[in-house]
Amino acid sequence: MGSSKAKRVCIPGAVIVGAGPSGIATAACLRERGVPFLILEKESCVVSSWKMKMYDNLRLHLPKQFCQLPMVPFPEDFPVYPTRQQFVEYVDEYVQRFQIEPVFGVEVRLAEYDRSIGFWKVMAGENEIVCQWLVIATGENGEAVIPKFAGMDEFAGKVLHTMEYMSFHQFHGQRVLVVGCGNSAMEICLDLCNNSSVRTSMVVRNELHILPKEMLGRSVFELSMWLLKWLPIKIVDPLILFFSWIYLGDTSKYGLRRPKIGPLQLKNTTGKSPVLDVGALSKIKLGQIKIFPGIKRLTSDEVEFIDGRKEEFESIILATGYKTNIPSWLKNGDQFFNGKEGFLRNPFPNNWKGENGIYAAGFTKKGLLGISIDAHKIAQDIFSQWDSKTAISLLNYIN
Ligand SMILES: NC(=O)C1=CN([C@@H]2O[C@H](COP(=O)(O)OP(=O)(O)OC[C@H]3O[C@@H](n4cnc5c(N)ncnc54)[C@H](OP(=O)(O)O)[C@@H]3O)[C@@H](O)[C@H]2O)C=CC1
Ligand SMILES: O=C(O)C(=O)Cc1c[nH]c2ccccc12
Repeated sequence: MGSSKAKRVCIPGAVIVGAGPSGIATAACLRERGVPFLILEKESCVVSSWKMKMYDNLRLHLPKQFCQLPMVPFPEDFPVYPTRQQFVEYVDEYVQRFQIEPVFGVEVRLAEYDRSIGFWKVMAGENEIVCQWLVIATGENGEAVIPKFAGMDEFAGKVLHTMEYMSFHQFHGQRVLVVGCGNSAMEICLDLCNNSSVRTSMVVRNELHILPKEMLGRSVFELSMWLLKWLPIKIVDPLILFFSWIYLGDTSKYGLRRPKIGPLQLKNTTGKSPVLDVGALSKIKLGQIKIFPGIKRLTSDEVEFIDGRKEEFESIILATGYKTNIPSWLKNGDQFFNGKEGFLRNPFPNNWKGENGIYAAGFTKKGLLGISIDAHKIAQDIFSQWDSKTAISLLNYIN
């Protein structure tokens, strides 16, 4: 009995931080190999972002075969691009099947490797959890990126982040400004256009790559991955851009200029996702989504843009992206930031395995597909070191 309130719990296996798709996928792969694990999840359910922070009309924008969790394909009767609700149903069945039962409502405050004992220590709630393997599965999108604009406090309308946007019903009769032009911004603008009483505008402050969701009858993701098997990225990028031009035309006419660097190279070097057009571009072409440049300041009812234009809005939706929360709980976790706000850089040489038994699950440039790849590799690597007898005897020793 120590004087501190902290209760020490030893896990003779892996501790997984986060019960999102990556945490669950890794857990399933460990379950298959008989390795014990404990999942810690700060929210009250699995895939909480999918259940609570995504809008009603969301669908996967990559085909289902690239988004499935390990060992269990999506049901045959699901469409090629499953809905958010279908994805959630699939995950709920998945966790039942593998008997994955995370500990909910427990936030990890600190995780650090204790060299003197050769174990990881994870501080969560009142507990100190000791384990040999630590799996980071908190995702790329743990926290909202909220920019600051001059006059933001004065603005009398509603300001919300995309994680609070559920459907166009909330915005009946309003003039709405969506800030940003990533996939969230484009899809929410399109959703707002489904409500004819909403007047929708979008802030595009920089260049972006917008690609058709499908080319030559294939998803652009699938086509890109296939081409990359045979050709270098220097050739694939121009090919993808050529087809984009055929399908979408010159988008710079509408204020959507392209970066000098190609879409796949940009994804690899900065993590920035290309925008896959699901219909917003035609609304932009029709003038139903009005494009504005960067924001200079807000007043009580207006937004002033850097080109001097001023417009009134009732609501502002910040579609300004997400960032990882790893630096807030992992000791030396700020090496996961590359300086640019929001972007996660994986410091591990092979992207999934670090030193002393730490792993990063789902740090992928391949959408949800990478989640499955990482989960198998991580579980196999842990399994290859796992020896139930030594694990338990070591833990008994430090107890
Ligand atoms: N259907 C699907 O499968 C969907 C998938 N996604 C995925 O989820 C992830 C997150 O996407 P998303 O939420 O769009 O976030 P992103 O980080 O991709 O996009 C953020 C956008 O906000 C802009 N931005 C940031 N700060 C400001 C600012 N101060 N002023 C103006 N603009 C700003 C960025 O522009 P800048 O370049 O200037 O920084 C960028 O256009 C992505 O991987 C995306 O592909 C998202 C939605 C739907
Ligand atoms: O889902 C995302 O956020 C993506 O960025 C998916 C994605 C990764 N690499 C790509 C290449 C072409 C089209 C989409 C993607």
